[in-house]
Amino acid sequence: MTEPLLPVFTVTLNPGLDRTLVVPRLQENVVLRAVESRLDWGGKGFNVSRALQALGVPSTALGFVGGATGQLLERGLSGLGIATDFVHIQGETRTNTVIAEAHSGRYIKVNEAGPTVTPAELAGLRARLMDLATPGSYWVLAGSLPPGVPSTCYGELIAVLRERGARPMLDTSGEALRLGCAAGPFLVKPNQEEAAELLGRPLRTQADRLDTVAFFLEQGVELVALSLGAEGLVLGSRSEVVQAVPPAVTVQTVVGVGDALLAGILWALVRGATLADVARWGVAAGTAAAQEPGVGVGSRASVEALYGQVRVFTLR
Ligand SMILES: Nc1ncnc2c1ncn2[C@@H]1O[C@H](COP(=O)(O)OP(=O)(O)O)[C@@H](O)[C@H]1O
Ligand SMILES: O=P(O)(O)OC[C@H]1O[C@](O)(COP(=O)(O)O)[C@@H](O)[C@@H]1O
Repeated sequence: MTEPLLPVFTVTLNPGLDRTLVVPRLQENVVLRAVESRLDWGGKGFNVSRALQALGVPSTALGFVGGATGQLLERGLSGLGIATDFVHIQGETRTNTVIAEAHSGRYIKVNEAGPTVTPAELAGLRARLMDLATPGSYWVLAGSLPPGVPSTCYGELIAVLRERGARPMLDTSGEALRLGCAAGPFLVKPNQEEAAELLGRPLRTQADRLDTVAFFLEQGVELVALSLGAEGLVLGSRSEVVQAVPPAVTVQTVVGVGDALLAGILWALVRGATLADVARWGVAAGTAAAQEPGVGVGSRASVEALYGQVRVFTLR
């Protein structure tokens, strides 16, 4: 498989150090002793960059980093061979914590709000985007917005990227997702809860999932990736909607698997795969990550091994 011809950028406005502590049993009101602990260089866009790197696809990670935690993230990503082009901010980058129970898949996750970003720092990031966006380049805009960044931000960045002929891919939630979608990103990746919140109703049936795809397509989105956890992915364009379903696997943690899914989708897209194959590679990458501890990403070998076990069928 070849390197992508078009550059890939990931933008993480609210990155964080992901600390995972594994305990024998989750309990309240007692001191829990960790039997394992690990750090991952996290935030959704950075996770996509790490998963792409594992697949052999270079990307440049953009975002805000600050303080000692920001330095750790920057060094950590560089150590993995990932190019970075950060805006350095006054505030301290956050740390998000997962306390995971060994062998059960149960966990507690607490995400900090993140540092406040000033208008000047935000303008610095927008300027980087304007410099780097080239026609056809892929841009992953992912995660929550830190304090100080308005919910209109993704929509504005998507408009800037679209004007330059780039392909923005959006993975966020709530108001930021609603306003971002209205700007017509190339791709959007909600999970079921995020989509249900936006549509204002639960997604129970396949018809609900097809309605969800239609809802996003109507806003000018070209590809809708509705992720369904263990049920895989519904991937839809104007001409076709498919579902890809993973095999049953032993799951370690599901934190970050949506980001690995997005990396798999991107990997297949840059290589010109069909919609069904894009869905298949995406699910293979997401499921490979689910088998890893912490916010880990699957190796290329594990993604390729799973690819053959993903079932794909046409919904429309
Ligand atoms: N229990 C699971 N078993 C196998 N694969 C899973 C499981 N949960 C998630 N995945 C994989 O990760 C992908 C993304 O999962 P999902 O939970 O929908 O994303 P998000 O992390 O964005 O909420 C799925 O499409 C699938 O490939
Ligand atoms: O499970 P997902 O949605 O793929 O993302 C996991 C990543 O998102 C985070 O939970 C942060 O999420 P937010 O940006 O939405 O606060 C990180 O801790 C983790 O790296």
